[in-house]
Amino acid sequence: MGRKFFVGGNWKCNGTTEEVKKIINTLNEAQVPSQDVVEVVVSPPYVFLPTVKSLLRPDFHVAAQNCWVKKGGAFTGEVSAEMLVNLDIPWVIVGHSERRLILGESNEFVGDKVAYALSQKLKVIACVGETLEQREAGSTLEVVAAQTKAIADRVSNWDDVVLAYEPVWAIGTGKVASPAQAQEVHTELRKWLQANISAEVAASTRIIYGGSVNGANCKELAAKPDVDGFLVGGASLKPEFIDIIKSAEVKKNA
Ligand SMILES: O=C(CO)COP(=O)(O)O
Repeated sequence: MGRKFFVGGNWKCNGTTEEVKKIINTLNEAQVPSQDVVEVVVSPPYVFLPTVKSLLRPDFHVAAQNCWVKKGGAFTGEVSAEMLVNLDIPWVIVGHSERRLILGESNEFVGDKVAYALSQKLKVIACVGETLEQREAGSTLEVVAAQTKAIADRVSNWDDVVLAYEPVWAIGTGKVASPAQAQEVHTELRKWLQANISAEVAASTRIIYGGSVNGANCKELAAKPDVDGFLVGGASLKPEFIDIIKSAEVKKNA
């Protein structure tokens, strides 16, 4: 089964109204491969979601960067999955390492969030990844498997899940994983899905890479057979995001 290349832009906690409009203009004017070749999703901070949704070209989609773990209510400062659905936001990022590590979200909490978001018909970009300490201790595969298991324990339908492998040591550091390092973990994650869920889910689930992806390194990473796209941080705020979207062509010609 073909896995359509996926490029997500995670803007994190960045931007002013003016900057957001500038980024959208750049995206709207760009010549990129068609929707049959690449799925593009940009993820601004909550407050800019309506602006981005209304101004962004219709072939690109919008994601929130997080949502509450269950139905909304008395949870000060949170935004519920229902609200995202109400705004017609189709995607949400869940379990980013910045939330796991800085805000203390556990594997179980992330798994619950993924399950609730899916139950509300949101599509989910679920993030996993090891710290430098864990990599150096040789526990990378164990860590990402445990993170994936907490999601798999709570989710039965993987159609609307994209799995993002984002090694923490590569995020915002300029230290990109080598194509071989990314491929190794993606292969293992796919094997894990095959062994623990099904061959179909393993074959159809997109596993994307995140961590210091830029216009210069994206093609080499995209050429790896189990790299199905990217989740881009810093470079998604810059015009080079267009080059990253275009790296989908590498796959098409593979
Ligand atoms: O965390 C990331 C995307 O979610 C990656 O961030 P950078 O591309 O800035 O390293």
